[in-house]
Amino acid sequence: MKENIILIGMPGVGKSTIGVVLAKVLGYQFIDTDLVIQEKEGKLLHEIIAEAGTDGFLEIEGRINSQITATHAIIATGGSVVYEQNAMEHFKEIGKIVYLHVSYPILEQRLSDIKGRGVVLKDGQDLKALYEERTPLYEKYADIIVEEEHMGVEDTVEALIEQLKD
Ligand SMILES: Nc1ncnc2c1ncn2[C@@H]1O[C@H](COP(=O)(O)OP(=O)(O)OP(=O)(O)O)[C@@H](O)[C@H]1O
Ligand SMILES: O=C(O)C1=C[C@@H](O)[C@@H](O)[C@H](O)C1
Ligand SMILES: [Mg+2]
Repeated sequence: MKENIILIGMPGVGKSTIGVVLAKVLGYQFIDTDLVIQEKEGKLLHEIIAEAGTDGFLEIEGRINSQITATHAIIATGGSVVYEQNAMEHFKEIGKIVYLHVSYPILEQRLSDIKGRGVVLKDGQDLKALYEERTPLYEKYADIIVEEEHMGVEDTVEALIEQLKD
């Protein structure tokens, strides 16, 4: 049953911001899997990453995302969930996967405005390398790609809803 909409994309692309607005417009429930992880683990994301390491965090993220059950929900995921094949296969089964895309220069600007969140970077990896590594994974799992270049939140939500009708 494809009753849910799952938002994927780089950190700062707007999965949480767009997700909550979309949920209001469509009358759906809203789930932010980052918050589910924090609640289940009883720790902040950056504390989990610091304690468990990036591999440990990915294992926890993959397990918790694979167990999300919902109907008629907008599910905003964490940017690193695409490394977890089990979680992505689960999402494919329960919903339509929407990849929110912005170009690297815009993303870099966005992330400089929203500091203080954990990002899963390997040793020596910078944001550009992370962007290049993840882009093919987001494209691989996406049912729909929404291009939000130079758009505000409301216009992005409108474009997403239009693409859902196709
Ligand atoms: N078109 C747009 N769509 C979504 N967010 C936008 C847009 N333009 C600017 N923003 C801003 O970009 C930021 C997106 O942050 P948000 O927390 O929603 O990202 P996220 O994808 O959930 O990141 P994370 O993976 O870290 O949870 C917000 O500050 C939002 O106001
Ligand atoms: O893109 C990432 O690497 C992450 C994004 C956040 O949403 C969290 O899921 C976590 O901090 C990792
Ligand atoms: Mg988010």
